[in-house]
Amino acid sequence: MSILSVRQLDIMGKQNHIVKDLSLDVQEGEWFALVGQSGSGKSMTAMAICQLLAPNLQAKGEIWYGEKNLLTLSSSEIRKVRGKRLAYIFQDYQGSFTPFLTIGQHFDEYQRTHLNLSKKARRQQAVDALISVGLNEDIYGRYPFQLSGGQLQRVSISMALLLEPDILIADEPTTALDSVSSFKVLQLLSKLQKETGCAILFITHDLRHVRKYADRIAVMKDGAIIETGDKNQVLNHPQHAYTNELIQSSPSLRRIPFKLEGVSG
Ligand SMILES: Nc1ncnc2c1ncn2[C@@H]1O[C@H](COP(=O)(O)OP(=O)(O)OP(=O)(O)O)[C@@H](O)[C@H]1O
Repeated sequence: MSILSVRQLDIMGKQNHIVKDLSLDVQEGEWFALVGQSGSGKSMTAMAICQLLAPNLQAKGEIWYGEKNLLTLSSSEIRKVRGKRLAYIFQDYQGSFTPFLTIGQHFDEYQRTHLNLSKKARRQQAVDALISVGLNEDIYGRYPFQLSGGQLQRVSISMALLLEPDILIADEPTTALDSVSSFKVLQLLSKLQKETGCAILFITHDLRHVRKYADRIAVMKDGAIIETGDKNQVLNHPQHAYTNELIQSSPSLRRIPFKLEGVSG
């Protein structure tokens, strides 16, 4: 069953038509990859779904989440959906953290917005979430600048999954990480997805990740989806010359350190 349906989405700036007549469906519990070169409109699609587009951009079309067309919700209604049922993590995880607040304070702010829990219960829930992504309890009291990129991105994931969303939008979550940290973050996402059953809309230009984790793929070029289907179908039998080009230009799969285990560190 479809959990998110985007129908005929157009995103326009004053001078440019960024996303053109885009339709896609994310099924319950699946890992759906949106791939394409830099500038093809992947992030703007994610931003439109989360209703976080810059004010100079306008989105038209329909974005159905259950019975709700997200594009028609008021900002207070969308805030209720965003974060709770529909969570997101972005490549710029540094920008998601306020430098003078501890990780615990970030959790607390988030929990107080969405949950009605005592202070003690909030702390326990946050610590459990940190432990679930392979981090230690002491991270709770630390400031963002005291953590590595991989640790911070894992904190983002633990916060995004805290409220057990139905869908997680992950926009190039490993772009700013080294290859070992990327590998661990993706392994973690895959593990948590299996545990929680949430769907993932995964945005990337790295086909190696797609080959390993995705169920289905949509390929974007110049703001439009040019090909979509089952991962193996698209990667092994691309119908579009551009998809073939993307596959040919992708680094070898052998470069992923498959043998690494665990998510700690
Ligand atoms: N606020 C804005 N106003 C006008 N155009 C914008 C704005 N933000 C982004 N764009 C343009 O939208 C296009 C698509 O950008 P987008 O970030 O979605 O690409 P992308 O496929 O996610 O690329 P990348 O993989 O590099 O993140 C780009 O040409 C970009 O310059």
